[in-house]
Amino acid sequence: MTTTDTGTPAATPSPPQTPLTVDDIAQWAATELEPEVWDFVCGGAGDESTLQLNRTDLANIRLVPRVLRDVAHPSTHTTLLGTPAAMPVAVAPMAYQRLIHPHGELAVARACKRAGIPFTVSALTSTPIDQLAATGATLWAQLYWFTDRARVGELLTQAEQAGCRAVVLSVDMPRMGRRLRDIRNDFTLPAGLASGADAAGLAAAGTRPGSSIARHTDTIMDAQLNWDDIEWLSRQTVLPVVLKGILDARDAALAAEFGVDAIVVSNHGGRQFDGAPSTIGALPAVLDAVADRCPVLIDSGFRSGLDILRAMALGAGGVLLGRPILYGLVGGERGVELTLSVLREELLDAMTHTGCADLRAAADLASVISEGLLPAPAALT
Ligand SMILES: Cc1cc2nc3c(=O)[nH]c(=O)nc-3n(C[C@H](O)[C@H](O)[C@H](O)COP(=O)(O)O)c2cc1C
Ligand SMILES: CC(C)CC(=O)C(=O)O
Repeated sequence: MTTTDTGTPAATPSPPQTPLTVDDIAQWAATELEPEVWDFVCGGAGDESTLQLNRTDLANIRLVPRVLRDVAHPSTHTTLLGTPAAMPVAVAPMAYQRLIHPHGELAVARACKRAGIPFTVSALTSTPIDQLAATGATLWAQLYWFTDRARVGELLTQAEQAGCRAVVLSVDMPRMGRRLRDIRNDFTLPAGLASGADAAGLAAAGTRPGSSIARHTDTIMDAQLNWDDIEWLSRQTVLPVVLKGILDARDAALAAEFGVDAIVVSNHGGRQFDGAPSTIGALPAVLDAVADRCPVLIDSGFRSGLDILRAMALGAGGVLLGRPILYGLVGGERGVELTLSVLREELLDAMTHTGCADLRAAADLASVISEGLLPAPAALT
């Protein structure tokens, strides 16, 4: 790891051979990162059953190819929260990206700008949002419901001043998930990633066994967050409000009734509640409940262009990418570009073979859960 580096390109590693898949990039990242940083990034909560289920449920979805549909020039372009995007993907909010590479969020934002996709800036970014805005990337700003409400207000002001196109409130962090790897590793963030009160809090939390990042996180999150606060938030900002971390169809229906501008079906990549369903499993009921009242995005477990097409076929409006971006980030901006180009190539391949000249056609694909070769449930066709 090169966290003390001042940012010269020479410090940025290159993959041993050209990676063909996100899994190849992940293997490379595993060799480059310190073991406890790797564990923090790739790990999940509890026995990691939700983390694994995200993957197996995606892999179990078959897409039935359509033929004779002129796929000579497939287009992956779409619109995400009202902004044109070159692919139906955005980068998910992820904290403290300078943990992975000295250029951190800046490298990711630049890669997003080049790839033409939005970047969601974490409420716990290790790079100030105005610096990220200077890259020209489309930015969405993520919020956590901090007990220090003034900080939420500051984040909103900064987001608006930085030209962000949306605020994404993550609603699945009443406390940090029990991430056993971090607890066993006595995981502590290196100094210099956080600023202000956060830096002080992290330093104070870092002196005892267990996960100091979890200890600190639990002191700053307000578990009293409820629907009244969503109304407050909508009144505080002119930006579209997105709720991230919805899994239950009833919550999705409530979100639509409250007039939120989009939801993200997410289990936080299996990092919060181990025991939650996979997001791809939760998606059909959520879509039914929302009934087109707002876009429904999804994340957690997406590792290939085929996975992205699976979500689009089931009716998602787009996919947020988490860990694949951080795996690429070990190689700085170029590494993130590599991840995005692998995913784009795979998406084009999957679209071509399934007869999708564009993403509207993807929504018409028949999807089948392959296990046991049962007929597709009505909700999935
Ligand atoms: C290292 C790491 C840090 C994360 N930090 C945040 C965060 O600050 N805010 C947030 O809402 N979600 C955070 N997430 C969750 C992601 O936004 C996203 O929901 C999840 O990573 C998607 O799953 P995937 O990694 O399998 O793609 C983080 C995830 C990782 C791996
Ligand atoms: C520091 C954490 C709160 C960031 C996060 O959301 C995560 O690690 O999943």
